[in-house]
Amino acid sequence: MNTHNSTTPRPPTGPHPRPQPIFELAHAGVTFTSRKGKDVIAVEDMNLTVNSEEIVSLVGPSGCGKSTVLRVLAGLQPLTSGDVWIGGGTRKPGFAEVAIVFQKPTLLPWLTVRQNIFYPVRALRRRPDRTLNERCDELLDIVGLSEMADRMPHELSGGMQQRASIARSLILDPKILLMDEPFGALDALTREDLQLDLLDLHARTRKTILLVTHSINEAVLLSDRVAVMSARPGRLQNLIEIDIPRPRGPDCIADPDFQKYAAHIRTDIFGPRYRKEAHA
Ligand SMILES: Nc1ncnc2c1ncn2[C@@H]1O[C@H](COP(=O)(O)OP(=O)(O)OP(=O)(O)O)[C@@H](O)[C@H]1O
Repeated sequence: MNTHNSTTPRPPTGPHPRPQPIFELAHAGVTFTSRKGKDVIAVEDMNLTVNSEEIVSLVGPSGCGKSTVLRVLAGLQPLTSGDVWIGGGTRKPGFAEVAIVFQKPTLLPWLTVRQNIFYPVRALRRRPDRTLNERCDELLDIVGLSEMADRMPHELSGGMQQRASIARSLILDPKILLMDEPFGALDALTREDLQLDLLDLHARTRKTILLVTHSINEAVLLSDRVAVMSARPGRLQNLIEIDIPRPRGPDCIADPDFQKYAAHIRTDIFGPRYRKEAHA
């Protein structure tokens, strides 16, 4: 039984209460027109509601529209049909509410780590006041880069650069963090390390995270729910609730439930071919 009420502070880890929707795609569609004038339907009739503080992963075959969905939520790509709601109201996507992290770190090479993290503040011509300075220090601590704050990007490993990018995405305190295959360019060990860091970051900040990934294990390890998209034109094929208690760690992968969820998602993506091969 849930014994927490509205006046009881929530523990930093543990099961999530059922929270409020923070964004929603309703019958969302994106059609691109190629240079030859041909229509490419990237996303069609996509429906997805994500709740505050959730981690939801988007998985599906290459080209099914995962990045397009992220770009719509970031305000970088308009819908050609349907609607998107952010922040529980009818506001359109905007930078104050969402931040995006890409596969490549994209740090500015002439700025230190701290200056890079502050870059969105400067770009918006906001004064770096005490709150922002404290947030910057806290973010450096969360991503484990306090000692590297005054280093230049070329002095950092790939994993450290991506950690700095994640800290930069949070400096303006967005409600939603969109991550497009954020660990895809890293070696396997660094990737595992950053997955655990993301779990820790989420436990400390409670940001809503929508993550595009090609790794089914990564999706199961990190997510509250995994949204499986169908092949192009992409639409929601299945939404799987990952009922594995938090805090989660590397040991989760050996859990029979973890394997069951991963097999379920794999079958959703690969269909009969996977089932045949799995039982061969
Ligand atoms: N600007 C564009 N103009 C034309 N077609 C586009 C454009 N952007 C994406 N597409 C097409 O839309 C479809 C969806 O692309 P998207 O990058 O969203 O897929 P994805 O699922 O993220 O792919 P991947 O897993 O390979 O990264 C693809 O067929 C792609 O070629």
